[in-house]
Amino acid sequence: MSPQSLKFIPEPRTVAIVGCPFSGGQHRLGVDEGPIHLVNAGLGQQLKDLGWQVEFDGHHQFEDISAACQSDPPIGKLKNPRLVSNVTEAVAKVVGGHAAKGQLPLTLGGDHSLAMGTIAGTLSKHPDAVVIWIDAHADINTPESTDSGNIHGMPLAFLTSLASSGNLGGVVTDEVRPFSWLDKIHLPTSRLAYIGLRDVDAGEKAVLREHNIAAYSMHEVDRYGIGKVVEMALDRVNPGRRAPVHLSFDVDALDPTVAPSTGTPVRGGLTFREGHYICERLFETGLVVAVDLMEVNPSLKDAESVEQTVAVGCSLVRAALGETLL
Ligand SMILES: NC(=[NH2+])NCCC[C@H](N)C(=O)O
Ligand SMILES: [Mn+2]
Ligand SMILES: [Mn+2]
Repeated sequence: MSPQSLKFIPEPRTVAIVGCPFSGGQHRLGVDEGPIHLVNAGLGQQLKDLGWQVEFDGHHQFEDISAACQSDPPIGKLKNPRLVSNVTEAVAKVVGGHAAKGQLPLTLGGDHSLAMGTIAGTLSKHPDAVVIWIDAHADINTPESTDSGNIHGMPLAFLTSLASSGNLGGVVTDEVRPFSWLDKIHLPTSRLAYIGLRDVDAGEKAVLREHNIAAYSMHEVDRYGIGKVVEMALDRVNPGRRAPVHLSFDVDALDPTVAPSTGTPVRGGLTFREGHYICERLFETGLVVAVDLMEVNPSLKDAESVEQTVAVGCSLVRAALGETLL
């Protein structure tokens, strides 16, 4: 079932692990430890065992950016706007740099605001890429619609230009407006598909409907089965199966019994196999150009839950990079 070759990744295939210990897009401490646990669990070696060349130059700590953003008062409802903007801009450069070299960037979060960086990086090399977003949440709140002010609930609004630096919902006197670097990035809503949704805010539901976004909630997973749902999602955003695919996987898409250690768990999620099936099938298309694994928080729940969540994170990544059952 493995493709002979990956359409956009030259041989010898190289995966670049981009560790992003970052938690500024939400309020719970600890999600910044996610990438460290995933790497310490042996993810790099596991990917070598699958035949990948693995490049890993340490975790990106963003120390200078944090130092420069000591004072980061909210803008409108947005929390840590300067920090999140500057970190995601840096991530975009790192991910884009790996993609430019023909490598497959694997970004380990950290919170899901990081996807502004990873997807912008992917689009710099593959302007026609589509995004498959696996999540309990839609993460498409705008600065107006957000209740929490947490930017990890908004990355797709900025990426799709529903939000921009000109409408952050507050007066901005900064020399450089936060998120202005993203104003030139545009992911059309027609190139975004969701699987696993079950906790979508009212404003987000309106956006999904208004823009006719390919959104498959747990209801559709129950109704059609995961095999059908993945094909339906691909048919919507990648009908000819020719466009590069960026997979952004929020571990909270999985049921909390499967992945307990995450900041915003929602019951009724994907089973272990459903999550893995999505990854396996996307790899099988040969079209994957980038993978994100986000929101693993090793400071939540007991040691056994943490170990379980980290192990499931590693195994999702292996599935997305070609591990097969037979
Ligand atoms: N990446 C995530 N886990 N996002 C959760 C977002 C939750 C909620 N919709 C919010 O805007 O705050
Ligand atoms: Mn989520
Ligand atoms: Mn998310």
